[in-house]
Amino acid sequence: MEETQPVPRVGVVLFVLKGKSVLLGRRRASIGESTFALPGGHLEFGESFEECGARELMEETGLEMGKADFLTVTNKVFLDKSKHCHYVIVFLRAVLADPNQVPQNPEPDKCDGWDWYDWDNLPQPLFSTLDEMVRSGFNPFPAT
Ligand SMILES: CC(C)CCOP(=O)(O)OP(=O)(O)O
Ligand SMILES: [Mg+2]
Ligand SMILES: [Mg+2]
Ligand SMILES: [Mg+2]
Repeated sequence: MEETQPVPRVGVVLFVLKGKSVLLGRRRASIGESTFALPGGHLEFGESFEECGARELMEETGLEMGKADFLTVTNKVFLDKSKHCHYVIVFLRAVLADPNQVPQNPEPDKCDGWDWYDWDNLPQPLFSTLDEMVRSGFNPFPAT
């Protein structure tokens, strides 16, 4: 029987920045298990990128997203698990509605917890797509 190829899916992830730090959490999910990743997830039917980002941020961290703007997009096939998958990932830069809000971890089955990490001293290992962006010199911070 012909193996059916998985359908490409869309993810929306957020660079939530605080000074020179970025919000990262260590994943427990199937893709990128145990790597440090940005908050975000699957685009759901009818959502804008911003609506998806705000929903996923709230679901995953309890944080309320404020203004967000588009940064970049990647297109990647993940072969690191027996379950191959293909994602178009949209990267937004977002600020918090309340910069003093503290991230929670309402999905402990998917993430070890969230913290702020200095962009110049990121934890390892990073989620593969983020790692490739960092190595290529990508800068998520607004031009000063
Ligand atoms: C980032 C990319 C793999 C898209 C899927 O992200 P995710 O596994 O965090 O998805 P959910 O947050 O929607 O469960
Ligand atoms: Mg999610
Ligand atoms: Mg997610
Ligand atoms: Mg989701």
